[in-house]
Amino acid sequence: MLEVTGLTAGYHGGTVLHGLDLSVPAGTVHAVVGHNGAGKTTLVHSVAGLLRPGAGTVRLGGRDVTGLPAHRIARAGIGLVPQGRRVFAGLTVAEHLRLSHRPPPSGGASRPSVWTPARVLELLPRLGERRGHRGASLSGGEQQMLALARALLASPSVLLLDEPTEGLAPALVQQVYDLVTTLAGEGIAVLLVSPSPAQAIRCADRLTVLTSGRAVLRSDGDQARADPTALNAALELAPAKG
Ligand SMILES: Nc1ncnc2c1ncn2[C@@H]1O[C@H](COP(=O)(O)OP(=O)(O)OP(=O)(O)O)[C@@H](O)[C@H]1O
Repeated sequence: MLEVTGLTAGYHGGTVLHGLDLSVPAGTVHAVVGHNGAGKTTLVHSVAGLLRPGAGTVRLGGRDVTGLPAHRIARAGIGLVPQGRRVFAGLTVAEHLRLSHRPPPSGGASRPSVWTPARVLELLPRLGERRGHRGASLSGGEQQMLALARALLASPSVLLLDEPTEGLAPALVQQVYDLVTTLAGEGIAVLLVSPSPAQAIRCADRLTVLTSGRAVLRSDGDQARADPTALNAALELAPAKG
């Protein structure tokens, strides 16, 4: 569903991503793991159209969307849950949901599942309880749910999650990974970036370790769960606990 080939990107003439290849079939989770500064957000922004790649291609369901502006990439079916959530401090949960609801364009490629505010609230009931609360008064976990809800309301085929568990309590971290698994089960292709291999292996079907903008290890999720040694060695970490 999402296919990234030879992706090269950077800032002010410098290169951060060096010819990255990865693919995310529909209904699967591909986790990209790397230390701070490895280029994870650069990857996500390049796919989402927030950063123009210097070379390479991004294909969505076979369609080349490389270099399209972000709003066209979003309409094509790539949803972004940005690092830091970026919810609007002064808008209520209900207002976020209303403003984010974008039924898929008619005549476009079909979407794995179509989301309405009511359906999003079934998946994320806490948001219903906080419906009248403004973004600024939500907890970190609630803001993360709202950021996810916002992306889902465009009924994406591909979901880009940039460090979705950053700063969350352990119980919420598990909830987020359970949600990711549920969404992949709906047929969405999920590209998740995280600095934590121990977290990423919880839900990943495929993993890529990114070091200085290069894929230094690719692994099957089951293989990494059975024996994370290679994954951790690639990241120069101690074996993951738990
Ligand atoms: N807007 C920018 N202008 C210039 N350099 C940038 C910009 N954004 C990121 N960089 C640089 O690109 C490199 C990769 O950054 P990126 O944010 O992609 O890493 P990351 O893996 O997402 O890190 P983190 O886990 O800290 O979010 C870093 O050296 C960073 O300083």
